[in-house]
Amino acid sequence: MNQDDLKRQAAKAALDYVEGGVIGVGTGSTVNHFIDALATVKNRIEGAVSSSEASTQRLRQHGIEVLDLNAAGELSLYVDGADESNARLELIKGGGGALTREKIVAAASARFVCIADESKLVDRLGTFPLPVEVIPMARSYVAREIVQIGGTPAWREGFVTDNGNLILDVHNLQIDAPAELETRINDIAGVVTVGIFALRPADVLILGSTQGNKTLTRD
Ligand SMILES: O=C(CO)[C@H](O)[C@H](O)COP(=O)(O)O
Repeated sequence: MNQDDLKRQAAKAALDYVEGGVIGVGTGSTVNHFIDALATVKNRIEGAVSSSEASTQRLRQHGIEVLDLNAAGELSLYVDGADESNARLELIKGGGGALTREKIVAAASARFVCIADESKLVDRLGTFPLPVEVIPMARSYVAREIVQIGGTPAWREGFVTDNGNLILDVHNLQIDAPAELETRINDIAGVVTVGIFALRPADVLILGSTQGNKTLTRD
């Protein structure tokens, strides 16, 4: 089984958490497998709130109604992938650049089920470069502030988020206190969202492995 097979295996298992109503849907290759699986049970749900233009397009291609979050109220479930997770289900997200909408939809959901292949589970967050969405005019200022806290920011040149902003990918951070760093980076003027999901971590992590899926829950 290759990595994509493991992502598909984890994505299919997330269907067990789909109980009806409107659900939140994240972004990325693992979520694409989830959307494809969701299409087979689409009569079970009333529709989806999407975290990106790409996921919206895929949901609609499957005939799944996409609703505005403002019209949906609290969501019972959010399903999304991750770039890294620790054992506390604190995450790094944003490899696909959709972190801001992902964080909003996760915050608006009662339960967050994260789906990934087993390579995403790490002892300490930070090997994956940490994405930070920034307002374009603040790019250099935010980069200087991030250097002050020990990171090495790299501008994701040529990439514009669905919100019209830029991404800095921050290398060389050893993230020992994810929630504190999330707050600290979010507090820099010009930062829209940092890709640490520790203040609102996942509730369930389904990891596709060659021995089957492993499921972790937050204590
Ligand atoms: O945060 C994300 C997008 O912004 C994705 O969830 C993350 O990058 C994982 O992607 P994939 O499922 O393709 O490995």
